[in-house]
Amino acid sequence: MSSEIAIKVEGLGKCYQIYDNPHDRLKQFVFPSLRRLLGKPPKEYGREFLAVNDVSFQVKKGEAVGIIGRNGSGKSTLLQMICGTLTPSSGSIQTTGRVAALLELGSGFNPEFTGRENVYMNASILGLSKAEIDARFDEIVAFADIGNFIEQPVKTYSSGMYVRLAFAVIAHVDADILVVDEALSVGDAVFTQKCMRFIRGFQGKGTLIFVSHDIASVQNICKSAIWMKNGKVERLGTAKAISEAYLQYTLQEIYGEEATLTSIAPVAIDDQSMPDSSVEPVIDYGAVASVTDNIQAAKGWTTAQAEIVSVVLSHLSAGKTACVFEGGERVRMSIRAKTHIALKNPIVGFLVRDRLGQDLFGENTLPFTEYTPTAVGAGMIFEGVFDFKLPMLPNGLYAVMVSIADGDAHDNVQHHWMHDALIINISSSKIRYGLVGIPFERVALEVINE
Ligand SMILES: Nc1ncnc2c1ncn2[C@@H]1O[C@H](COP(=O)(O)OP(=O)(O)OP(=O)(O)O)[C@@H](O)[C@H]1O
Repeated sequence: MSSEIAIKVEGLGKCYQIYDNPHDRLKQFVFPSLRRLLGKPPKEYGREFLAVNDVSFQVKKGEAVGIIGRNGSGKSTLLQMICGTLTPSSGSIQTTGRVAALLELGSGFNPEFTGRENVYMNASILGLSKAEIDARFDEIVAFADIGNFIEQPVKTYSSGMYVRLAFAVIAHVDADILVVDEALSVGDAVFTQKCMRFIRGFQGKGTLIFVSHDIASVQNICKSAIWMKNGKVERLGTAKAISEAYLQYTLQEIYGEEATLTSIAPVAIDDQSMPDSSVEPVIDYGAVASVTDNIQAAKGWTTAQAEIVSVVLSHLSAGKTACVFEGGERVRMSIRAKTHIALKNPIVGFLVRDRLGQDLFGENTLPFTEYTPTAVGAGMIFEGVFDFKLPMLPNGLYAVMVSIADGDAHDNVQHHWMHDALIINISSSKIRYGLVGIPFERVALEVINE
């Protein structure tokens, strides 16, 4: 394996024997020996089920890869094989360095042992000597922040406390590869922030496999992603592209019976075409935002029952150049759509996303029309209008996602969804902190006499 590669998975499979009822399981346990004694040929009472089926991929050192997929798609099984806690039925896995994993609740710790005993047991399984664990124990306990519970058996822990301790251990074992499953979601906000800070720090040094149902987190943390479906790799690519494809798939699953979603137009912008905003020099105070209409090339999907026909960002103050903005000024987003069927309660919305696909800001008309729906007949044009102050954004490329739907907050059908109807290109921005800048009215350093 090349020295650049941290994980290499080839033709990996995990096959389980499953039974239609408990009796068959019992028969499978008892009868084979009986049949052997009686000289009869063996008989199978269950059937084989491939939880992971012929999976191959490579992860480069230092890369962060997200794994997404629906319940039962094989994500945890795959992770357990990568971590070595489950033996593959076929294929191979090669990893370089120390692999530490935060897998689903219940794995890893012995429930009868105290937190302290589990820390020692776990860290030594991960390769730390007793002296190394002694030296790090206080830091681990401080990170977990579970107080005196460290001396209690972990079976008395809440799920949040369990994960705090498990994460504290893997954060202190100098892992080269970190595998983090959905488990983080049970931690409270303070702890999740702590873990995310650790993960971001780790990213520069080690390789990360991150499994989550939260697409935004995957896009936020990972550069690339793997979409698992029915035990197989459905797609792999950039986190942004995979998240969008997965989102379309899940929406199709939700609306499947009501609408056939059709993909529209090829990819318009990709990560390669998006400059890394963090390396752009900050030249002066004022940002220049140029907006490009990307409707013809936008990707997304449609039921073909209603379609977006135009998306325009315009100035509300006179005398400004049509498609150049600075941030902070009053603007209007107008999204016009045409129906091919009657819509009872059309909803128009937009969302501005950065190059990593992170949602920055947006709005939809539902909160304003929910109690006074405006029905639109077939063949008519309607428009969503949003007046607001344009936030100030750091340098980089942004995509404006627009959508039209029909229904209410609980029951609605998405009719047309465009990931990148407008592309906003920001240059020479002074904004350096955070995802979205705000127009500060005053910044000063003052000496206060006591
Ligand atoms: N020990 C087992 N015996 C039989 N089938 C199993 C076993 N463990 C897992 N499976 C099956 O393998 C499939 C994949 O399970 P896995 O837990 O890997 O999915 P997952 O993608 O992690 O799901 P989730 O998002 O719900 O955690 C499921 O259909 C599950 O029922």
